[in-house]
Amino acid sequence: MTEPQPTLTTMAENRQDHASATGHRSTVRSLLRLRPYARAVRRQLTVSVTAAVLAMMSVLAVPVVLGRIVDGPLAEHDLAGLWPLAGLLLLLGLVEAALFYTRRVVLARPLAGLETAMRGDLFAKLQRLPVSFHDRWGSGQLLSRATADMYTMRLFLAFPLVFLIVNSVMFLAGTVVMFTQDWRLALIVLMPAAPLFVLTRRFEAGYSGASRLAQDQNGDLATVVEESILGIRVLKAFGRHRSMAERFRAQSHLLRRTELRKAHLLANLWAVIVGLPEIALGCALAVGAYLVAHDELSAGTLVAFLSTALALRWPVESLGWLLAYANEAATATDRFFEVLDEPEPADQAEPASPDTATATATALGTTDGIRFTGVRFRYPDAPDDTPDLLCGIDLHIRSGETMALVGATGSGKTTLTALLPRLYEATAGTITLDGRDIRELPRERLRELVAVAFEEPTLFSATVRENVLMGAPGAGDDQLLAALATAQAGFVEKLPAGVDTEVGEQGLSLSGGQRQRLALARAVVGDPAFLVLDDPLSALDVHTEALVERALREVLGSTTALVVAHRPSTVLLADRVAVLADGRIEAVGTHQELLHSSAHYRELMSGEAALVPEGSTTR
Ligand SMILES: Nc1ncnc2c1ncn2[C@@H]1O[C@H](COP(=O)(O)OP(=O)(O)OP(=O)(O)O)[C@@H](O)[C@H]1O
Repeated sequence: MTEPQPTLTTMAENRQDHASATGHRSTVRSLLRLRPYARAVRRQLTVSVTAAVLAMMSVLAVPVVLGRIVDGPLAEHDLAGLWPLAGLLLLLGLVEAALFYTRRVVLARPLAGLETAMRGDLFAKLQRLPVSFHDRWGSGQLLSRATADMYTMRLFLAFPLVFLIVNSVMFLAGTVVMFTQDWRLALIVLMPAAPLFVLTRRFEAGYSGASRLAQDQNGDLATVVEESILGIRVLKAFGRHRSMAERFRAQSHLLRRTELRKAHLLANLWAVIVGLPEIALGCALAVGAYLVAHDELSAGTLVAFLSTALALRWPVESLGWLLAYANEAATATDRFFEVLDEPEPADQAEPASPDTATATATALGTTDGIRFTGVRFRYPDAPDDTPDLLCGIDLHIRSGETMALVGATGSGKTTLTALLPRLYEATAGTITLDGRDIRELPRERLRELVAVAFEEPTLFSATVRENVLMGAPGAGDDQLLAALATAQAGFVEKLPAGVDTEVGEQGLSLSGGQRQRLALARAVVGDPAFLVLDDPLSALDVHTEALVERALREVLGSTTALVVAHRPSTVLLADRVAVLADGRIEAVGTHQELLHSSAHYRELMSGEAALVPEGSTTR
């Protein structure tokens, strides 16, 4: 059977190209970045390493005692002299077991706490990063960083780190012991050290690339799984589950190929790491036997020497997986800090110019409404040869006024509304709320002032109450019920536990119109000073839409609102209408005025605009 050859070009491979172009990373330097976190468990790490070193000492003491037994009681047939030495061997075994237990138990709890702290930092960072960051990163990539990578880092601190230290100490101590026993045999046993050193350096270079690729591919695979679960209805409805399964298979095949490459590299290293010392040990045994036969070495010393050399097999053989694990952990650390190092947008920017500062200062406390002045915007990932999406928006929404925003599909209406709560930063120009530049307001305060209901209503796995009160955490039941009434969300009363009903993952158990009404209730519950509604009634039937409109009119009477509208019924909620075309506000006026003065507006309202290509205008 021929293996499928996936044609999928993954983000992981692209990133890998980038990684190799920027040079080989240092495992040690990457791991050292864990220092601030490891500092919290420094004491327990020290105890754990000390326990492991003492356990190792007791292991190395065994051959010495064995040598004594062979050269002493056994050679002299002195049974009485044997018992104390046998008792000492038993004691050494017990001490080793106790120290082994101490090493494990002392680290378990603090490391679990450390993992929780790291995951907490990552989550908090993800919350602070701007929407543009989340546009760029696949959710599976972030998910794998918060789960698999965290686990890898914790495990590294628990075992490989401890053993890298302990095994190095054990190797050095064992080498000293072997030299004291017989320097000639010690030199023979140590002969493979130089080739092993060169080989492990090479291995590290190859393995770190493969390990990075595998972890990134894991993230991409998580994205495919997540998308296919979230989009299961669409996939089933269009009978696309097979093609999704094919995508999953191709992605997991890529991961499998990378994992096999890692296993292959590790197997090669292992073969040499195990093989070379075995050959050296065989040589030492032959030379040792020759020396004993020629009375140049006692049999006891040879037994002690060989036992010491055998005790050192584990530290040497474990080198392969310790290096592999250190590499995985370094990759996980790189991936973790890639997110943590992402620059966060400054909370409060300086006023754009001294003039703005003065205007802001004098305008504080006024009721100027919302003002866009020369606002420009382009998405960071937009192709270079495309013009700005918004190229000089000038719009004034008076205090207490409701302004409808209309425009052809893709003209940038949603994007313009997203600038108000600073989900994206305008690339030029200023936006003011009651005369105050939004960049001067702390984001938290800005988002208290500006409430938003998106076209695609997102609900969280929580109760109706929790979902709605996200819009005003301190609000009480009266406000909750009033907001539900405004949004005509009477269906909530019929839910099994009323407002305390869990609405399931992303509110999937509710209909589109029901979700939209809860999202609307969330937007109005805090009685916000400024309201942004992105086509808030699109999923409602005509009857419910009329009821919501009537109730909304009351809410909109006391706030300054920008409402993205596609239908005349939504436009009629507004005092005035702004027409967005070619990245500018083409016309502003009442519905009636625009029907007379703007052919483009007439087309948009009559539905003819649907026939007009995106981005173009017909006047
Ligand atoms: N995150 C993004 N990154 C890059 N381009 C984007 C992003 N979001 C939207 N766009 C592009 O910006 C343009 C305007 O999108 P926007 O959603 O603002 O239009 P709209 O007027 O609200 O459309 P509609 O009426 O269909 O909702 C579209 O061409 C879209 O492809």
